[in-house]
Amino acid sequence: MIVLKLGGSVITDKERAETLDGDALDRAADAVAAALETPSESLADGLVVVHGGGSFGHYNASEHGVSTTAGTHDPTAIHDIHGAMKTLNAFVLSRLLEREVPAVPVHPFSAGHRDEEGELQLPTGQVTTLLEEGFVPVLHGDVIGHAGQGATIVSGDELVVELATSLEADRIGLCSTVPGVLDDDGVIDRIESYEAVEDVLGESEATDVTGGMAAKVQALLALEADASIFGLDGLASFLDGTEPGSTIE
Ligand SMILES: Nc1ncnc2c1ncn2[C@@H]1O[C@H](COP(=O)(O)OP(=O)(O)OP(=O)(O)O)[C@@H](O)[C@H]1O
Ligand SMILES: C=C(C)CCOP(=O)(O)O
Repeated sequence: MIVLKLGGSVITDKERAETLDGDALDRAADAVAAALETPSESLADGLVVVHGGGSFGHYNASEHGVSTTAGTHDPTAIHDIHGAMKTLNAFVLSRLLEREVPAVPVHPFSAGHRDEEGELQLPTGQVTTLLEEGFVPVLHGDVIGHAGQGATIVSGDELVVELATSLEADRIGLCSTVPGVLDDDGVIDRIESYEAVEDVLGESEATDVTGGMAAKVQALLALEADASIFGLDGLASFLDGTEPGSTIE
């Protein structure tokens, strides 16, 4: 089973609020559809897609001062952020459906919460049932109820980590706007510790309330299974079973 994140930075134009990068989303949807037509061994038990926000969630979250730790009790803020993410989710679903990928939505706002410690609690019975029934569940970064804080942001990356752990994913892929984790010499092939790459890791260049590349690498290092970070050019080969870009061990 594969958990794949389509980065918000890939499928949207992060410089402009609520603007889709339709060509990039088409390319990603083409790669997913082709891979499902002739599935590699690791796709035999299905595919879960998670997408990020890009210009669809981060602007609203930033405007309302909401992050993964700073919450809100303002229902308007929640509607704005969740609404923007559902709009992007509808675009992703429709591009997949156009290619006969049996994509169905799972909205984290209605499915999970954060506890008093800020830990994400995400039941996955609906995801496993949908997988077993042959669907491709599509989740997304979202706003989520948070005990003692109102509601905070949950990033697509956090959802990937949570799903990969509870569903015991064989492979994890993060398709981003960069071809991998970069240092001065180019793409870093393998990453085994945060300290080894800390100096080159930064935040996202665009409006991003969830921490950019540094948070991504830190979260993936905590996983049992290896995870790959790659660009759109690497998506088809990742789904075919290779490890393009950077592998986080
Ligand atoms: N060492 C690095 N190597 C590669 N990218 C880096 C590095 N340091 C910082 N970055 C930034 O991290 C960004 C990728 O993180 P970002 O969170 O924007 O990606 P995403 O997951 O694709 O998007 P989103 O969070 O909207 O879903 C790159 O576009 C780049 O600006
Ligand atoms: C609602 C928001 C800001 C979504 C965050 O998800 P991410 O783009 O994966 O960090």
